[in-house]
Amino acid sequence: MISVEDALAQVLALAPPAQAEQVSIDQALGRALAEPAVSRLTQPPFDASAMDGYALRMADMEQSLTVIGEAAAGSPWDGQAAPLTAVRIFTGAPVPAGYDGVVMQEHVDRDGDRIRVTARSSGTNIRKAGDDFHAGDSFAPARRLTPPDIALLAAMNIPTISVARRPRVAILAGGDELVVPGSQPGPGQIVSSNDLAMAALVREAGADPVILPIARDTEESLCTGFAAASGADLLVTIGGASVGDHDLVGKVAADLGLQRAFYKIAMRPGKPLMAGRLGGMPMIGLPGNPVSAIVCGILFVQPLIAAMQGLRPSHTLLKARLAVDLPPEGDRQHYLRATLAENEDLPLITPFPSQDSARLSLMAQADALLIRPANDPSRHAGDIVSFIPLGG
Ligand SMILES: Nc1nc2c(c(=O)[nH]1)N[C@H]1C(S)=C(S)[C@@H](COP(=O)(O)OP(=O)(O)OC[C@H]3O[C@@H](n4cnc5c(N)ncnc54)[C@H](O)[C@@H]3O)O[C@H]1N2
Ligand code: MOO
Repeated sequence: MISVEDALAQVLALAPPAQAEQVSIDQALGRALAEPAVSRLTQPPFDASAMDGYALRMADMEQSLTVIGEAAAGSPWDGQAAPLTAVRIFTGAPVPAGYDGVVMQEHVDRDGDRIRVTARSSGTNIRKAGDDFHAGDSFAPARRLTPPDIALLAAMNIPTISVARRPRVAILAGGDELVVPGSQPGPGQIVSSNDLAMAALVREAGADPVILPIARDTEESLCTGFAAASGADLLVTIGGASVGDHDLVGKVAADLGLQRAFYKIAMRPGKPLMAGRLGGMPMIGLPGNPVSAIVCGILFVQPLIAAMQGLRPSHTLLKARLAVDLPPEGDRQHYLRATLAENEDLPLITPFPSQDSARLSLMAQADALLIRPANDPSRHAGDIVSFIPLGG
């Protein structure tokens, strides 16, 4: 058994370089930039008023002033500034040259074309040209693009960008007991949920899942499933990873030429995880227990998909205070399903009393995966522990 850390490093080493494609920015949400975007213009392009009010010379603030023009967003005033004058101005309008301040209209008394400032604002209420960004500035967030990123790209006048192609991920669940959701399970059968869970995790990570037909517990059926994955960028199998007579994924993959990176890790749940490269395509073999599959999906499949898009794969690790005492850990790093509650300083974390890796209902209720290192000694209520937040 290798450590979770080593296993993750080996999984990430399987990532092929990202391939770039051009997309329009209205299609760019959640994509990873393949190269920095370079601003085509400066923002604001001119000194702009931040308020509806009057542009004036700050030195004239105490005087009675004559309003000699009007500037609105999109309609600059192109007259000449002079002492003891002001220009009616609206938010977003260019501040005419020669004026160095804007007073908001609530702080001005106006009588005909005469105004007097009644209250000083702090600051000038002018947004200087280039305050936000300059032409030539490059933008390269090391994460998937967010709605504000799309806005920034639009403001930089970049209509199309180069992004990493979304990896296509083939998902192959296997087991004689499995039927698809919506069908009636016969004796000894259950509904397959792992492939759907994995497809959702894959999509969440920015890739396109392809759920293959469920394989049966025969070498032939698994071979057919593996063949159907050809052309994908990544194959994720689920189930059949353990040591039972019907756990054939490792054997079939080896027969097909899997260059195995590892099999079995010191992790709970998820011990029978395997990974390697099959004819140039990375493959991850997940254990079949539903919670094990999901936890391994979060810890290994999603980071691999990030790496395949050229992103730095990292989980958010946060701190919490234990709500209960916990016994010593065994020789595997344990990811306990837990709930979080608000608390004075750090959140309070409570692992479910049952950590059975078949209990999807608890996995779905969990707010966090509480991490306990292998061979962690007893912990007590109030101790500080690390966790990975889930959902939301
Ligand atoms: N003798 C040993 N037995 C087991 C060991 C071990 O070390 N020695 N490890 C256990 C652990 S830990 C895990 S995890 C499981 C992993 O087994 P497999 O990867 O071979 O998974 P299966 O046997 O195919 O299935 C396990 C369990 O999960 C259910 N399952 C499978 N696929 C799906 C699916 N697509 N949707 C919903 N549920 C699924 C399946 O019905 C089984 O109940 O092995 C332990 N055994
Ligand atoms: O690893 Mo198994 O995943 O402990 O249930």
